[in-house]
Amino acid sequence: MIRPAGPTTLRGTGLTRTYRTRSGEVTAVCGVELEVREGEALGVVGPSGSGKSTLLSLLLAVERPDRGEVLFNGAPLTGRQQIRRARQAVQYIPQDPASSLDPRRSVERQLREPLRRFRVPGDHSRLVRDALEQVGLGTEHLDRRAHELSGGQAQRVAIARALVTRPRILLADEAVSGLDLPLRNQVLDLLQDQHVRGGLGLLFISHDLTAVRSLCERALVLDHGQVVEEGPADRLLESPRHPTTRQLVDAVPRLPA
Ligand SMILES: Nc1ncnc2c1ncn2[C@@H]1O[C@H](COP(=O)(O)OP(=O)(O)OP(=O)(O)O)[C@@H](O)[C@H]1O
Repeated sequence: MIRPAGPTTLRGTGLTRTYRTRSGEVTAVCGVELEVREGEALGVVGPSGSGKSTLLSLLLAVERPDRGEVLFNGAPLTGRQQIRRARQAVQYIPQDPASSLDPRRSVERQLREPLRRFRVPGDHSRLVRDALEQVGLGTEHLDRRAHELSGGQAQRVAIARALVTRPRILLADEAVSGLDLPLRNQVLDLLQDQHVRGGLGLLFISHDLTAVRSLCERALVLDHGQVVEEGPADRLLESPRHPTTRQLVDAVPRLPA
């Protein structure tokens, strides 16, 4: 990959996306401004239906905005070549990553696939082994198929698949929701390690404000497609200003004293 002179950036400006439904129109995302940079971690929180997944689809160029644009390293994210370049540098961990694995294919084949698709130069066997090691799995897992992995191992393989092309920015959609506490903490530690030691940029989408705080320096709160509050993640959790942020904070489970 030809590296840009500065840090890799992904920016959304004035992003708006409206869906037509049988009962009318739904503006899922409305005028959203955000930027994710290599080395920085940005959290996006919001209640169900607030537009988080739609925002992600726009940033990944899976969907096109009705208004506004996505800029990858300052250039509009349109056209096949630019999208291909962005997809290698900006990878994605889907909601429920474990079930996104192909049950018929070995771990090795699943990790090689993005390398082939994005025509990543270099020794693919080595890149695959490195990615597995980054998520704390040994080469004995290479021949296994998804059904031969534990839930936690499958989750790690899905994250390794996102890391194998050596992205500079990772977009994670509810990557720890639905996980039991030890596994949730393991995945958060893994992402934090990639962020802090590897300088990976993160866009971490979650309704779990404590997870956001543990990973992200900054966060923004979405409600009905709009950014209603943004700032340092600590500040949002400790002194929320907008009623939606307050509701999200009140929903954080508290440990008994
Ligand atoms: N393809 C679509 N067609 C019609 N409406 C849609 C479509 N995708 C999303 N929406 C609507 O847009 C709004 C935002 O949805 P979105 O999935 O982006 O929210 P979300 O914050 O990710 O929700 P959740 O946390 O429940 O996953 C919702 O009202 C949803 O019903």
